[in-house]
Amino acid sequence: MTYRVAKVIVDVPSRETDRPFDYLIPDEMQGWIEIGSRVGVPFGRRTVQGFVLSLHQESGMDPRRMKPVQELLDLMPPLPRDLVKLAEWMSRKYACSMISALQAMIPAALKGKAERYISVSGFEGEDEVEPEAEGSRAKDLFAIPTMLTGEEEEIVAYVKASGQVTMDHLSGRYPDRAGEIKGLIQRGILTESQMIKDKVRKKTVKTVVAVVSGEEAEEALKSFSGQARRQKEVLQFLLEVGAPLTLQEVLSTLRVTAGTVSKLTEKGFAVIEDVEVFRDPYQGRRFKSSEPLERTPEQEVVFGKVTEVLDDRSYGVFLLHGVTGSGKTEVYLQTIERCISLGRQAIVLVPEISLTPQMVERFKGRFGGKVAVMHSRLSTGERYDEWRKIREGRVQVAIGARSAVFAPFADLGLIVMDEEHETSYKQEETPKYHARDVAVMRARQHEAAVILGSATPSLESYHAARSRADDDFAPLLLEMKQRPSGSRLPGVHIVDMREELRDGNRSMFSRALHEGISSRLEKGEQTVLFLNRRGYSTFVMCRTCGYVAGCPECDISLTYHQKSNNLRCHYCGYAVPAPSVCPECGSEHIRYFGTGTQRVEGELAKLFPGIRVIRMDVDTTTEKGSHEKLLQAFREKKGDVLLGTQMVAKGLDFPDVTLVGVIAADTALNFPDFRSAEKTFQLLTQVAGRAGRHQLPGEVFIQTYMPEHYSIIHASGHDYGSFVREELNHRKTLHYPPYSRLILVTLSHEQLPLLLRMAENFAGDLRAKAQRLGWYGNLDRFAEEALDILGPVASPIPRIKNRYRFQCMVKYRGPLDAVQLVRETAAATLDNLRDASLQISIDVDPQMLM
Ligand SMILES: Nc1ncnc2c1ncn2[C@@H]1O[C@H](COP(=O)(O)OP(=O)(O)OP(=O)(O)O)[C@@H](O)[C@H]1O
Ligand SMILES: [Zn+2]
Ligand SMILES: [Zn+2]
Repeated sequence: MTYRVAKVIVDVPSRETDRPFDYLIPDEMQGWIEIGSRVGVPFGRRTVQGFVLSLHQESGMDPRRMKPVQELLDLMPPLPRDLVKLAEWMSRKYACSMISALQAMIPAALKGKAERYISVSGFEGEDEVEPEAEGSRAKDLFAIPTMLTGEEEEIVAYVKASGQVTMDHLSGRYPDRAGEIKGLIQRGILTESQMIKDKVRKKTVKTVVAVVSGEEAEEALKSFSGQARRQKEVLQFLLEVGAPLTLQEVLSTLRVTAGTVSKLTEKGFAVIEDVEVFRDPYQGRRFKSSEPLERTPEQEVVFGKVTEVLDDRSYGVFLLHGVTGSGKTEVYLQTIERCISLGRQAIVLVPEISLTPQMVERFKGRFGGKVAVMHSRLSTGERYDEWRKIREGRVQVAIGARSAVFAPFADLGLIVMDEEHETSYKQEETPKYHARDVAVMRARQHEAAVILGSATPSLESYHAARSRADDDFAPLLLEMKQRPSGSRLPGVHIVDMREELRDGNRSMFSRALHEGISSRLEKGEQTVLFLNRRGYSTFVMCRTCGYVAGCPECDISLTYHQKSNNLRCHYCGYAVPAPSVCPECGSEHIRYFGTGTQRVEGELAKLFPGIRVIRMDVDTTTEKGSHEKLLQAFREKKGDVLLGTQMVAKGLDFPDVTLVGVIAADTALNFPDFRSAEKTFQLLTQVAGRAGRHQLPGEVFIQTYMPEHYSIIHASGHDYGSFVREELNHRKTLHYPPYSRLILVTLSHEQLPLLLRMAENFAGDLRAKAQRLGWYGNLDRFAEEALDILGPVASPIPRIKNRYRFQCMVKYRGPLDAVQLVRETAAATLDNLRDASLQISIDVDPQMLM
């Protein structure tokens, strides 16, 4: 079947271009171009990158008005068909453009940009001169070089010799001849064209191979004179090894120069070749290999259920609710092993890969070279190579954060999502997708299995599993309540900090926690101290007048950075040197309220002289690999205390940790977010799970000013069930998820009055539409289909980068397509105003209500 027309999604981010455009497929691309191919196409006066959405025999458009595809950028389409389909689904579900969905699926290295190239007209390199070009204008001109000045001639000769050069290169070589170059282009002697260029290329290394064999070798070696002793050594070495060696290896092993090797190649005894290699971020690292453990009875049940679906090649989602340390990871490893043995591939999603080095170690240890790691801290090139290993079928397992859910495996069998309740699975930028929903969708496409694992499942997943009868796609709940090590869950004590204060203890450590740390120091056991990052910002405040340093562009306080001693805005990047006197009242009593962790560290040093503290927070973990190093140091017992924020809560498994302290448990509870209680419960449960995981029993102290709060009480009792029951009741009364769904619409503009009017128009419009459809106001009436609109109100951060922000919250229930309704209404609002600076952002199922 020959296709003449390709529908292409172009990489031009605007509302008007969010649709496929038709292009002709040139003959030479027949058979090569596929759905998912990346192409360069002319668009207006530019060349842009695009993706082929579909192929057709004809188009509704007049073929004479259609332009041809200019370039095919890869031999193998970067996007398999299922991902192209998935992008269409994402664009509907999350109200995002097709191009943003497609871009989210490929590595940054493939986000090519057009580059301008110059060539001599009619010549595209020596051997590509077409006979038809004979007698063309360019040829004629060329035949009469006198028409060119000497300088022009030099430029033309250079371009001709190079075949093709980039505009940047040419102007760099002839910096003061812009006029001549432009003139040559205008007169048609030089041609300017645009081509897409990738940010990163495949990496190659220079490799040396001997090209003489057996008997020849003897002769060859004899032929070297005394002076060529080094060359002889190299050849001997190459013959001995009998396999290609990298040039680098040869040079460093024999301590010869590159000149020696190239003499050898000149004589024809060896050749140097560029060989394509994969950049390996874990090169040289050894991972302790591990064998599958004998499954506990609980693990056996879970394993059985999942492998049944795998063996059937059918679709199935499992919610694995297992207490901390119950052996969930071992279940992931064993089900993945089965998946691989069936010839299929698996994806492992973790909340933030740089925070989970232990997880990577366990997967590399079990599956070795079969694993690709999609790490946010890899270079663009390294990430591209890991991705290529997946696309080319060289690995069977991909492990990574959120975006690894798009790993382009051909026959996906299993997706594991560890800590499925984590909010980092939701992307906060466009496309604002949730990896959990994407995982489920991919599993449906591939008839694959999904395991959502957590000690504290999200209420959404848990509720869905409980109401499975209503929904075939809902997850099946599987539980693991025991720890295989036989160790008990640690005893948790709630410490009322108000009481401490009443008794005259003004320290940030309660007497009980103080006592606990002392005794661990004596026994040589370890302590983990946890501080909730939220609520402990590092702002600068004047103690005399109360002035707080804020960003002039955004309504938010600036954050102090110790290393650079300046104040920065986390939203727009604005930075100023930290003041030494108050800019308002001139007082010297202006000081920064250091990160919580720094303050705790200071206090520890005061209370326990000589204590060794390993601090893990944003300041100590900026460098690549720093997490691993800090954790390794703690494992080797080079520290008595591991002190940190959220980072220490995840996945750590140290045998000598017997005490966990939470400095202030309630800092997150006062946040204006309906998930505050849930997040607090999850965090406390996670942190508490770090203690006493092995032989030694563990103990946990939770310090709080709200000891009666149900999230704290139930976390201390390791009682997920009771917490969920109570929390679900609240959610039901207030119509919050999982009993309704949310869409957060944020409008922004520089002018406040205009913005306010537009926000009101938008909300009014939406309300009217919902009313006509009979949905509006039914939330309280328990109708099956209901929709409500709250707002507009000023956003919690009312101004960012000098743009004011207003938001509306849409709550809805039932099978109605609220996303489409909101999207249409937003489009109408934008069309009516015709003011390009009004922005409307739509966040479906928002996690952050800022
Ligand atoms: N079947 C088993 N037999 C013996 N030991 C096991 C078994 N399964 C797991 N373990 C061990 O129990 C400990 C906890 O297991 P694992 O890390 O898999 O639990 P987890 O539920 O993923 O933990 P968390 O999510 O709390 O970090 C590990 O040290 C692991 O080696
Ligand atoms: Zn002041
Ligand atoms: Zn700012």
